[in-house]
Amino acid sequence: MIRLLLRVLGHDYARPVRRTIGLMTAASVAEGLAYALLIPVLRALLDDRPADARPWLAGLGAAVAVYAVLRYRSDLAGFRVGTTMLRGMYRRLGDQLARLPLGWYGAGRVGDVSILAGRGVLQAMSVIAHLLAPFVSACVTPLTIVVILLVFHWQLGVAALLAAPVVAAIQARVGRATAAADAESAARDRKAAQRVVEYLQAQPVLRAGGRTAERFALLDDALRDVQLASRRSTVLTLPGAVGLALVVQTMFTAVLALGAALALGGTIGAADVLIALVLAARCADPLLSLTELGGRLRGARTELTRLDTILSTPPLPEASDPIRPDRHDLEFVSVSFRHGSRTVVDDLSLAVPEGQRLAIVGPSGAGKSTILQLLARFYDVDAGSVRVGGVDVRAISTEELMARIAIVFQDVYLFDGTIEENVRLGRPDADDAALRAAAAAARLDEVVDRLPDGWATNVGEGGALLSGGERQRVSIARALLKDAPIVLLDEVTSALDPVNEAAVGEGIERLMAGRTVVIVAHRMRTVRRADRIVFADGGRIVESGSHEELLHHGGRYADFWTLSLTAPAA
Ligand SMILES: Nc1ncnc2c1ncn2[C@@H]1O[C@H](COP(=O)(O)OP(=O)(O)OP(=O)(O)O)[C@@H](O)[C@H]1O
Repeated sequence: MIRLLLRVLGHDYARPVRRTIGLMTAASVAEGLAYALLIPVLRALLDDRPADARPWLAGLGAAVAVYAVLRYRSDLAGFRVGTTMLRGMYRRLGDQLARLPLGWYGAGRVGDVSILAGRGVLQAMSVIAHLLAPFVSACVTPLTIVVILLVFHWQLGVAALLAAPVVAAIQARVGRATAAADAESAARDRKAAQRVVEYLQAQPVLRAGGRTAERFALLDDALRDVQLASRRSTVLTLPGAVGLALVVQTMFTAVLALGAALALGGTIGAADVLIALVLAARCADPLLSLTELGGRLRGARTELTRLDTILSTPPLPEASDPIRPDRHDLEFVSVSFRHGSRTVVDDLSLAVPEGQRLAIVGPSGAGKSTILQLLARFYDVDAGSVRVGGVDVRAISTEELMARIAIVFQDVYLFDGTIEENVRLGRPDADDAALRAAAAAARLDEVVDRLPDGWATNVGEGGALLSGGERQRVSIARALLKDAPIVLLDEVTSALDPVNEAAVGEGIERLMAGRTVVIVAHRMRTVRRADRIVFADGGRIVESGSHEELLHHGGRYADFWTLSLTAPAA
């Protein structure tokens, strides 16, 4: 567990963690010692030798004082290390999320990671802040008491010690028996949390479609699953809890019976039996708490394992000796790419000369967006090569590649900040004149003028306070400000109102001017203006040429064109 914790946190934390565990162990030993010193104290008092009790009482007082100091320091250290780790953990997770290939952020991932980053990290970090001290105390304090009991009365000590392997075996068995149920319970928990997020986010769609009850039923099912899984997990821990209670009671009875027998045989006095019972009772409480602590530690372990999986996911390899391309023509050379076992791009070759526009059209699922993603190296190809300026994208540093490419996606994501902050993301050091020029070219200036706080208007989470067309304009302005030589565009499919439609179209035209462009095109006007058009299907290019050539050819593109003439957006 500690090894897993350190792997997740990074070995910078090894020293403070070990020191904290050392302090916790020392505090527990001191606690055990304090209890064990009751033996000579009580023995002297019950044997009517109060003077003999004095040095032991002083020792007891010292042990209690040492225990109090160590407990305070270990609790403080646990809390401090826990909170420092929490910050460190968020930083590590943040760094790793920034290095993971963009393709990693697939369906379900965002919800999953946000739940992990919230509840999961806290639960994992609670190990050191809250769980470890009681766990160490529950193990070490009884062991110390038993060891001292061994010194004073080896027979009673052996009787108590016999419980130790049985307690350890029960703990291990409960852990094994509940591992699958715990994992299932955690998975159901995550599923339910995702359903809650989905249910909340999808309210407008659900209400418009009159599907609120139906979707709530799904959420309800997920919550019932959580309940069932958690009940199953609890039921599976019951034999362990009962077994542990039995072992502890048996130990107690064995110590009592053995003590009585020894006292009757005259080996020890009645006072010693009483003392042994007091100590055995003191061992019982922490041992019994092991069941609950074990369950919580296992829960934290599940979250740590999930964190470890993310942290050990390799980012796309960076070239050790990166090359800077000095041109911006684009090329796919016999590229194949799979999502799992499914081939999405199949032995595809194409070239876009510098400064030209390539439009990709084709049916849904043809692999059009994937072609854009491979150009921006969201994923690495399985075969072949994607080249920018004749250089394989794998040989270009990610930073350099990203600096050369501006991407405008269909789904624009805006950060919860001002319009200005959102546009400046394109080039944070841009001066005001460049910002205004980009805004004017994207016709965002009209939007800014209309808004009450102008550039300082907050766009809300995900840009929710702006319309779809306005968000598009922000995203185009952002790309214009970036002023990258390559532009990758996934044209918006949803219909915009005529004003936004014209503004977005104009903005896109300006963005494309003089740059090397690959556009997944849906508006026939955009397609027509491309230097070359490829018609993709099944991850392959089935037709390629200019608009006129392809119409003349009378194939798939010609059909597509004819069909689009009836669509209003064409
Ligand atoms: N992360 C993913 N995991 C698995 N399959 C995926 C993933 N992303 C895309 N696919 C699949 O790859 C295929 C190509 O997807 P892509 O988005 O490139 O198609 P497209 O031509 O852009 O479609 P559309 O026009 O509908 O956006 C689709 O069948 C899609 O289901």
